[in-house]
Amino acid sequence: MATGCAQNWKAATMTKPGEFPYEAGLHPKGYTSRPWTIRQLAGLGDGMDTNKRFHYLLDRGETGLSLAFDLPTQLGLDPDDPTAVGEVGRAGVSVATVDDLAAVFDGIPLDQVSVSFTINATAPMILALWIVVAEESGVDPALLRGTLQNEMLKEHAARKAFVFDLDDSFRFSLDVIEYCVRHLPKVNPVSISGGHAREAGANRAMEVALGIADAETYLQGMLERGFTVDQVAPRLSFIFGTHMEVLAEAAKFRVLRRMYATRMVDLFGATEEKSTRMRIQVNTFGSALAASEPLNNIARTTVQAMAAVLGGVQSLHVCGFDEAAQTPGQLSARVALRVQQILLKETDLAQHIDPLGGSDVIARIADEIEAEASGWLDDIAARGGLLSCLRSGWLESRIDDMAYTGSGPTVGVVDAEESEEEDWLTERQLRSGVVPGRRTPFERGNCDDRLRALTEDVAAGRNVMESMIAAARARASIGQMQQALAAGLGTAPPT
Ligand SMILES: C[C@H](C(=O)O)C(=O)SCCNC(=O)CCNC(=O)[C@H](O)C(C)(C)COP(=O)(O)OP(=O)(O)OC[C@H]1O[C@@H](n2cnc3c(N)ncnc32)[C@H](O)[C@@H]1OP(=O)(O)O
Repeated sequence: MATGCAQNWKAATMTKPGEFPYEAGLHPKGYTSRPWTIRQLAGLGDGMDTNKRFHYLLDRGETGLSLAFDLPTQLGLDPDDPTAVGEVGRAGVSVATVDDLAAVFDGIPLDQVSVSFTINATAPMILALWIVVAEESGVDPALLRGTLQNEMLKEHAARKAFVFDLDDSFRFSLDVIEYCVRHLPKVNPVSISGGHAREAGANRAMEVALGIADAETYLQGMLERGFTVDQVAPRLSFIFGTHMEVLAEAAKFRVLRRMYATRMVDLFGATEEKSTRMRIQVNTFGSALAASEPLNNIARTTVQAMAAVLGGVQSLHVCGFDEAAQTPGQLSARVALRVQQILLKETDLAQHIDPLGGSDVIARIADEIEAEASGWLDDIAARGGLLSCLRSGWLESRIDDMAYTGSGPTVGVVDAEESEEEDWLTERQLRSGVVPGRRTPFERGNCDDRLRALTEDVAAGRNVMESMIAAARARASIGQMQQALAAGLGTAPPT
């Protein structure tokens, strides 16, 4: 154990919840003053299907929304694109125009309910559509609340749903961040992820290091655009995973907060308290689930969610028990929501402030994670920073190496029995069709001039958001906007 880390820990144990460096939590009264946000990821079929699921979850006590998009939408392909066949409305909602997104939010007050969008390569387009949906429903866009994932560094490192090369992807992410900082004070413009690298094989310490390295890279990008750290950092948000080792995972969230807070001050000179507070979304992720004997996954996700709650995070998604095999059905979505409510209302986890504070075991694990994560951060810095490590392929190689040493669920896997629930799921899947597709047709507007303006902005190196919003108002589709970006970059013919 590094002596320096142990000293850090001793200093940190002196602090209380709500005090820098926030190891013990962001808020003085923890969940006793406000519970974490119950934010179940949902998205299927078309806007109407997803709207039905959203209302189903909200009616049963969900406190925030989280929207998953199908792969074509994530990649800027319209639903009638020949390469989108078979993927439309699968594993997420199909959204091509303002009208599709308006259907998703029918009957939902966008200035009151916060919405998370798991969208990355097409984050500029989805932001544009969201703004226009707000305008047309009488909501001042400045009152929109929510989070755009918009995290292209981790797409290139791990998740891999990217369209443009690293530098252009990064540029458009920064465009979104810049627009939000200027115009949308309640929107978190990026959800910085260590969790997806963990899903791709990284270990816990690498997950920590990459979350922090990504954040510092976005921040540096914004500094280079002329912003100050205190203009940008307060709305940076984060997403990490949670796995079965309850104590180590809970310790991880403590380490993340203290490392981030300390580095924001030491490396970036942050002066605003909000600039140093790492606000965390946690997902239970698919790699910690098993496809066989799927009901066992309810036990797994409950344990994983406990780790997040013990770690004092802000917002949580619990996977459906069928999620290793299919887009969650309504039943499994409800059970996942109930897992969160049981933890919140039937256990005492939310009744105590900083329940792990003072534990020697947690302190030791935290120090170990910090020492390893700091080593990775030093290594990344020595190699010229994260962008260099991505360009050279070094980072992917490290994640790949780790992927071969990781472990997943074993109980009911190595000794799996043929289970009734699997038969039931398969039958149900076949009967109801796992792939709902989309039922609503979509129409593109007459928007050639708007698309040309967008292309010109790209070519001139200007922020694309203003012309993107104008194109969205004119009913440009996501596919058209994507083509306009590509034309501006010179990777596609002019539109
Ligand atoms: C697997 C899949 C894939 O790869 O496809 C994915 O990625 S799924 C990816 C799914 N991703 C997500 O769902 C991302 C979700 N992220 C978020 O919701 C955000 O970025 C978040 C992490 C910052 C959480 O935001 P939130 O609105 O839910 O919660 P906040 O913590 O901001 O709290 C809301 C307001 O309540 C206040 N507040 C919060 N807690 C307390 C407390 N204990 N006491 C007093 N006040 C409190 C906050 O300061 C804030 O006020 P004020 O507003 O005034 O500051």
